[in-house]
Amino acid sequence: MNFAGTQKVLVADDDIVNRQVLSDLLKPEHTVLLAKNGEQALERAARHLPDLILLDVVMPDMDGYEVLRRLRADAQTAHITVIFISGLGRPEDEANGLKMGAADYISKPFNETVVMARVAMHLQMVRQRRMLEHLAHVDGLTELANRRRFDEVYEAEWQRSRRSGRPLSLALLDIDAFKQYNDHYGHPAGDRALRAVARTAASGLRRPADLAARYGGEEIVLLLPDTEAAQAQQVVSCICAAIVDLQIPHEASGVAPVLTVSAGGATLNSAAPETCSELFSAADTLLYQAKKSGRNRVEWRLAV
Ligand SMILES: Nc1nc2c(ncn2[C@@H]2O[C@H](COP(=O)(O)OP(=O)(O)OP(=O)(O)O)[C@@H](O)[C@H]2O)c(=O)[nH]1
Repeated sequence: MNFAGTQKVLVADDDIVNRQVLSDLLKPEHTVLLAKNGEQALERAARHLPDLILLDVVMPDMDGYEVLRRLRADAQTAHITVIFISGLGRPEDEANGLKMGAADYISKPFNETVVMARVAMHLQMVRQRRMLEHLAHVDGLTELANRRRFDEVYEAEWQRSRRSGRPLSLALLDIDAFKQYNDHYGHPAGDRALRAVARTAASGLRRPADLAARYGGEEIVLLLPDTEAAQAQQVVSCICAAIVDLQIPHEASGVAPVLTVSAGGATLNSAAPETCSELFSAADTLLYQAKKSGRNRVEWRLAV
């Protein structure tokens, strides 16, 4: 993941001169978006998810305080860093802005060098926060989501499925005879194979809400929200076939001359509701069955 790209700054100010001055200052280093009122600021923030918003406090119709309140109320924009930039220069105005959740407060008339320095510092903090979030959610070896991330997303998707009555499919995928692979080719080769399997699993998922995560060891979990059993089974079967197509030699496998995987999957349906862990156990049991009945296959529970 690249954290070094250009960052986006939204400037929201009703005064055209201020917008222009700030835009000219920031443009050489950042992508600048402009809004001339509160409504526009909210719309652009939701659409472009900027890294930072320079938000004027005193604007007609909707002031900066209200814009900040609405940004915080929407999960999508709640974490965007906001700096108030305001003609209200009393200490209590500044304290109030910070109390509301702004990261900083700059009084007008502003000094251009100070604005640039503060923007740079906050953007650096945004970058660092993103890196930490990435490290907390991504498995270092495979670059898939890690177990912690999976647990969060699974719980949220399970809740969503229960509320909406839409199906939720879950599959566990496990490399066959991976111990023998490591023993035969060595652990570094095992790591490379695991990365290749992970990449293939991730690229076999097409929808933005689908998730592939490393559940542990050589086990990958696939989450397919809003996907019926037959459709999910097909996606997972395609992934397993694509892994065989990698043609990674596995001379020590009793299953095939190349690396294979087994998978077990199940779908939550509203007719027979299950808990998160029941659905997971169902997929796990089917993975066990796939292993027992010869490996290199997908077992799916078509009906509860
Ligand atoms: N190279 C490598 N190996 C790993 C990693 N995580 C787990 N493994 C290995 O995966 C192997 C899993 O072994 P088992 O649970 O016996 O399963 P298996 O040999 O694949 O046999 P079946 O699953 O029954 O087909 C162990 O030897 C682990 O050391 C990893 O990150 N890198």
